[in-house]
Amino acid sequence: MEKQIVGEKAAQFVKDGMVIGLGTGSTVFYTIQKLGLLVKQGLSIKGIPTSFQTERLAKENGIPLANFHEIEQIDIAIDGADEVNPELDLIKGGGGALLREKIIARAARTFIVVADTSKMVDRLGTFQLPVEVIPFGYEMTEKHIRSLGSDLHIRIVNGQAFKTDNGNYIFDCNFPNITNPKQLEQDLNMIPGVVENGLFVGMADIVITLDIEKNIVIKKSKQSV
Ligand SMILES: O=C[C@H](O)[C@H](O)[C@H](O)COP(=O)(O)O
Repeated sequence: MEKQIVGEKAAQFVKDGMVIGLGTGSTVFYTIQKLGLLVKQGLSIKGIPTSFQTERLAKENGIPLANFHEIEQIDIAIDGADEVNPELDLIKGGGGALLREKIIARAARTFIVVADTSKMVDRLGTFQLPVEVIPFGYEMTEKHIRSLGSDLHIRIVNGQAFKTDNGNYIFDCNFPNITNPKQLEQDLNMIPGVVENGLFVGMADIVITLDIEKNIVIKKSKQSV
């Protein structure tokens, strides 16, 4: 299974004594399981989770966790993605964890992305872009996002507006064919009420994926080589 192969591969980058940002989702699930096994075998690490879901998973797998004030730096953050383009820019947030994920990815010295082949795209935008907004005045925020050219809807789960771990809403925004991800990332974040969006531009250092023959491929970004 592709997610398991790329997820487990990322664990090889983790060394004794490191602080690891633990991403959210069904791919990094396998990284966390693998790290749990390595911890049982004696690996000493501390994890910083990007969501309550990941916090629970890390605890179940015996990975010691740390708070921000207890650490000096995050050595590596490992996370999944919903789309990855050839420049290794990403859309993330399918699980609604994008804000904490971006804080931790930005804080990490190295950001590693684990992505099965279905995530690799020529251009970002087929996957609807998640945008986290505060509940206050979200109807106004919606209008401003629409004015950037997007059709959008508030994310509904189990018949109710989905709330992130930060108590915010998610708008899933239709921006097909994103030609300038950096510009769009900045334009969205300029709108009052937008907390963060799921474009991660120029952040990934390494993407672990597979080629068409299902061999593991490690792509490195320009800034990391
Ligand atoms: O909010 C969720 C995260 O950004 C995930 O990393 C992303 O949605 C990919 O998740 P998965 O590995 O389950 O496809």
